[in-house]
Amino acid sequence: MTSNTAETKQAGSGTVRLAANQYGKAENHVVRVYRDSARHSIRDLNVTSQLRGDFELAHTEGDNEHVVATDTQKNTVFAKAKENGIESPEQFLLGLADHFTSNFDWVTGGRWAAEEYGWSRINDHDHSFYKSAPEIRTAVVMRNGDRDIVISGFYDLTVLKTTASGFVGYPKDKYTTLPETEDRILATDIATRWRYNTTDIDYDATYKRVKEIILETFTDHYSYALQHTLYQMAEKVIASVPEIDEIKFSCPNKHHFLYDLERFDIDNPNEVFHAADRPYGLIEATVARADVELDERDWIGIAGFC
Ligand SMILES: O=c1[nH]c(=O)c2[nH]c(=O)[nH]c2[nH]1
Repeated sequence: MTSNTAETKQAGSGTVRLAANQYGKAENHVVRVYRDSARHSIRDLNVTSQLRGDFELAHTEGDNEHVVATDTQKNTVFAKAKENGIESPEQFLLGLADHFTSNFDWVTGGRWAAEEYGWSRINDHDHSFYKSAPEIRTAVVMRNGDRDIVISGFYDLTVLKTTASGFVGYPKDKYTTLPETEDRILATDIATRWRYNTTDIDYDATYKRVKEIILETFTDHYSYALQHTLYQMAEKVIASVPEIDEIKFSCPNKHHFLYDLERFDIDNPNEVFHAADRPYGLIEATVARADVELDERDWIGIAGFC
């Protein structure tokens, strides 16, 4: 029988080595009810926990001594929902990061992510709710040693304005058919993520504020293009929230084409549109505080943004 240590294996094969790895339990859907009084409240989160650290022998040798089971990670999510409560998705994920990195020496970090679904009271009822948030809130905590990165956001916030948007001045070549317009519908599903430069923050209040700024900005200017609108949203968020250094947007341009009613001798002064679902423009941008160095590694694992 040959020796079965990691060194022997590495020395023996020499052709490969273990590089990046992480593992855990994905999509633990936890609903936390607060029922300390007759007026209940809820938080509804879908949580993914993944650990990083020294898991070399699990991969190279089949030695599970360091492998905190994904089943244990799942149970921890539910236990912490009771023990810590869910003050905010970000705070909850930071609590998971603390738990795993302080209880297992070889866990040096990880990635904890959540989506949150928003509920409101039905007619201000004490314990009956309806799913009310149009958007899905997102949060990611990445811990690497003593460095934490917290990235928050949302997706699927659909907005539309019926005027104060146009698209002119673009280059025309032999393939260009799009007519210029100074009065069109602008519609998109906003997906955004922003990176905090601190963990000392009221995440729920800041989330609310960022969403308000984004919505307000959508309304408050004449849009020369979706690019122009996204940039202004980003600029206002960064100007208003000193704890945010960087924000990304990924937004479809949901085209609304004026329907041709002339064929039926009917006038159509920007009143009847065909809402086409595809293809769609796809406009993405990252906007950062001017004097802050960016590190693309902060965004590893966050798909769908540039
Ligand atoms: O806001 C827009 N940005 C574009 O880049 C573009 N391209 C296009 O055909 N329509 C639009 N609208």
